[in-house]
Amino acid sequence: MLEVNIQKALPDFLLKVAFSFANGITAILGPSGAGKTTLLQCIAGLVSPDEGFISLKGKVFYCSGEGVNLPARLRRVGYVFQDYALFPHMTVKQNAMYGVKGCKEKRGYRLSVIDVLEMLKVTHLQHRYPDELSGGEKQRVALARALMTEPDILLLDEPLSALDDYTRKQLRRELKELQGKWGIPFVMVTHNSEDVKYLADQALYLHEGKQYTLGQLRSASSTLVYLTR
Ligand SMILES: Nc1ncnc2c1ncn2[C@@H]1O[C@H](COP(=O)(O)OP(=O)(O)OP(=O)(O)O)[C@@H](O)[C@H]1O
Repeated sequence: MLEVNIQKALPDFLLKVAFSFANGITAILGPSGAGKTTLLQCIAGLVSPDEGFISLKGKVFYCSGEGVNLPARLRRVGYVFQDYALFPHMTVKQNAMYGVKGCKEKRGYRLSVIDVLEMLKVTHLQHRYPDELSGGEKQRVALARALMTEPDILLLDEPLSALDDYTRKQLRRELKELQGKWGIPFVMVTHNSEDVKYLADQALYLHEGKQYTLGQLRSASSTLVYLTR
């Protein structure tokens, strides 16, 4: 269970959200500049809220009342950035291994990089560099890097936005399967109503920092299309 109840002043408005999500895939929707990325960054520990509370499965990430602000590296949060943020001078395998280096023994990681690359169908690309990959392949490598750290939650910032329609549909299916296999919550920012209809178990709509809950999405597709346009 992810619990978030935070406030953060942004230049033009106050981001103020309070929700709790069980397992499954949660979509965060809303127009450009609504505060979606900032919300993900607060969960990941890359940005601090001004006040409030964030916890995952009872582990407190942030609590202004008690002065807790767990550093990002201790939160076990996987983050797939909007532009994938792969390291250009590292191969696919080195990119995938990046988050694991140095702390594998200490934190008892069990995953083999080859298994993860295999699962994401990029083993044959392991010696290539990011500029030798297609958009869909980069996305898979970014996912592999996030999963290699064995996160307790995966945050995805518009993971499918740079992809053509065919690849988008394929990766959408794979993300759904991956979430089922992995069994950790995924929180995904998207602008695409098809992504939401197909992938999301629940959704949160943000507009100028305020939240609107859409409830069960599959029965509300017309509202959803309206909201995401
Ligand atoms: N580092 C920053 N410094 C100052 N203002 C920022 C910073 N990052 C974001 N903002 C502002 O905070 C607001 C929310 O930004 P955020 O990136 O969270 O929106 P978003 O909903 O993810 O947008 P998009 O869909 O375009 O990615 C925007 O008005 C943005 O200009």
